Amino acid sequence: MAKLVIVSNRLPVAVSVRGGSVEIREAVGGLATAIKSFLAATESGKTLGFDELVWVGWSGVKAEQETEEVRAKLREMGLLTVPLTGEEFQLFYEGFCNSTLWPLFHSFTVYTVFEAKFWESYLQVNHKYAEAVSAVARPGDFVWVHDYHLMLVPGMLREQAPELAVGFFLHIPFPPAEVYQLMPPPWRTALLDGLLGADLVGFHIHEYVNNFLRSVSKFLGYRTEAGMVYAGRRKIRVGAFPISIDFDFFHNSSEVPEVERQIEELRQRLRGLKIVFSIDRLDYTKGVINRIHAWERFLKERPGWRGRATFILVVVPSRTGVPQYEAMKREIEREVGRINGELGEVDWVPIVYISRYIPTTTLLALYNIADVALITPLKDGMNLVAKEYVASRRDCRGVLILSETAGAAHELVQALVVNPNDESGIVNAIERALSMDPEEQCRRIKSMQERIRQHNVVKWGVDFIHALALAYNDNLMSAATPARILDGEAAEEIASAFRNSRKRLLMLDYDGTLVPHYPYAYQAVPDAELKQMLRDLANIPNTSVAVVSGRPRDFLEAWLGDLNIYLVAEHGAFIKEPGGGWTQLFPFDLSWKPAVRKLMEDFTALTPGTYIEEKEVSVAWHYRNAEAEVGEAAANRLVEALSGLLAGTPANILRGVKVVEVRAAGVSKGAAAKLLYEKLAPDFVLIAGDDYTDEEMFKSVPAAFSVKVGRGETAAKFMAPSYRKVRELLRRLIS
Ligand SMILES: O=P(O)(O)OC[C@H]1O[C@H](O[C@H]2O[C@H](CO)[C@@H](O)[C@H](O)[C@H]2O)[C@H](O)[C@@H](O)[C@@H]1O
Ligand SMILES: O=c1ccn([C@@H]2O[C@H](COP(=O)(O)OP(=O)(O)O)[C@@H](O)[C@H]2O)c(=O)[nH]1
Ligand SMILES: [Mg+2]
Repeated sequence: MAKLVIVSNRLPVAVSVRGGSVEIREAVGGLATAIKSFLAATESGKTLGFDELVWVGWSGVKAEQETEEVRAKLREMGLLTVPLTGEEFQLFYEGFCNSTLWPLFHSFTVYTVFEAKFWESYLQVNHKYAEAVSAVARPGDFVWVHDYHLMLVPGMLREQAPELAVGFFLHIPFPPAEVYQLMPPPWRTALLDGLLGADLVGFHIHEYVNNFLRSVSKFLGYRTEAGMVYAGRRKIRVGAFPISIDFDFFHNSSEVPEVERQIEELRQRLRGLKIVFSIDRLDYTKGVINRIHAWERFLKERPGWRGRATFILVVVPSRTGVPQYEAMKREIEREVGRINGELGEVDWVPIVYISRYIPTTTLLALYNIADVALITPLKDGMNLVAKEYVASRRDCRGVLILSETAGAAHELVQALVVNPNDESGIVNAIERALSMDPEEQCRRIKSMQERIRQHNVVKWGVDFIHALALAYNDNLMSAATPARILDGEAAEEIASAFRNSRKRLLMLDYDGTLVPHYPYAYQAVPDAELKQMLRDLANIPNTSVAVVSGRPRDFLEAWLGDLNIYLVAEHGAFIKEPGGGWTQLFPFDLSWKPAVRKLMEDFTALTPGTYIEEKEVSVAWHYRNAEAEVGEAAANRLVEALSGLLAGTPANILRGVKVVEVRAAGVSKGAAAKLLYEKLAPDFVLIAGDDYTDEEMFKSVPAAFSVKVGRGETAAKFMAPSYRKVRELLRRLIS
């Protein structure tokens, strides 16, 4: 049985120590709320097969105040604390977390502070967390690390305890690569490497997934495709898991007696006033000032609503030690005061401002009576308040106004979606919301409720854990079945199978496999020894030899055309039978070629030592002769530019060893290998190759003896250090 270890900066409780007495209450913020609901619904992970749960995190008080009494109380609740000293609180929490990562990841670049001592502390605290986890986790346990505070933890765990299943979920946006780029290079690569220590990395929405994948390929140069990062021998899955809420809890809230009582009381006290409502942690990302100004403009432009509607603005204090938060609090107070002073009446205030934590029952009552929820963050990872408001409306009333820049807007599409900077757009939305007829309100609320009911917080957690199990098993398997070194013993095994078979097929890649890589492709011509060897192999009875290459057919024809072997050109686009002529295996659409060539020409002009090789169904850009780092960086940029250029066209981008190639869609060495295999029906198959495209061959004939030349992740059964070992093996087959 396995344990589930949740790791987050903040535990689901907020501890406060006042004059010796310890108070423990629920923590505010989406992360704690969501994980708590998930754990409650799965009986602390039991229904998912975990027999124990540990939650590792910070108690919210400084280490100096975290007495044994506090720790013991929390331990009873299954909470393991990681103490933060006063200095760490400043440099790690207020510093790197909330003055560097938080603003940058929300694209508030001008608020972002880059301080070496913040970074040092971040490293140190992440170590503390990793140590705390290592102390409780055993091989096979599942560790789920949360949020931007702990991005280095997965990497550290991978080093300390490689046999753990590690998942990471980011609760805030991942910014576009151009924004992420503002981070000093050593930090930005360390953070990405840290995340890639996980088996699975999750985000709220696809936009953040794509941003992340772009950064990974841009700054680390790893191959990324279809929600997967290939980092050496490991594969990291990356996906969207939109966080959610305990739908039933909110949907049933109006029937809880205490909530019912408060609803009644509020209704009486508000005497038929229309209520516009919002609640947020105090945070510049939440767009509170914009919202206040939009409300002011609404009241000024639509004076008929004065005295008939009021705005209940709840702002819960948060991160008060960070300067921007302090400044923002003062600004809100000033603006609310000014507007109430300017527009208020003896019996009506434009804005009811509450600046403190409000108990859950009061929050639920407010959700239930608010005619409009006005949720206008400038940027928000998800925003659970929006989902909670919608779910609460059992009466099928209420209108949600929601920023398009909140993650929640990707799901709550029946909200009145606004841009938080478009003041007049918000004014119109408020007017429309306040006047919306009950049928339309109900129609919109209903479909949003359906979405949240199905995609509730339990689904979020269960989907994540299931995806983590898959990702973990994948990596376990590739670690358990690593390719064997092609040593003497392995070579003899292959040779003996060769001798004992009746019909044999050898499919051999050319460059890097039969000959070394040369600075220029045209230099890699076959030597006399190689030609003799291929001839000898083809002369063995019942033995077919195929050279399966990315080379164009005229090259293969010129240098190998006289041999009695199969030739496959351009990664499987053309095939030639021994002694026969060439046939094309697919029809090709090559309309993308001129644009690709033009783009590659630009890159060639900018990157000394690179050159273009144009073939019939593909164009290749070689950077083998460029300075290593410059070449890789240029290749990353080229791949990025090509991805944009080729979206939706019938062409694929291939990132090979020191080459970026674009070829017509559908062409693959794998398809060609399969064709030969099925046509000849051999009982012995040997496949050798050195590049990504050769992996397609290895996979397409699982029964084959497959040999990968060089290092790196592979589906092949054997690994050889260089083309020389392949030749050695072939000589052994001949003798
Ligand atoms: O721990 P604090 O510094 O007091 O801040 C509270 C939490 O704020 C952030 O919440 C995010 O998570 C929500 C749920 O996934 C999401 O809806 C919201 O958009 C995010 O801002 C932060 O990510 C948490 O780590 C904090 O605990
Ligand atoms: O006084 C309050 C204010 C907020 N919340 C909860 O805090 C969470 C806020 O999450 P959200 O994702 O909207 O924003 P975050 O603060 O995480 O950025 C929601 O579940 C709210 O119900 C609460 O319980 N009491
Ligand atoms: Mg090759």
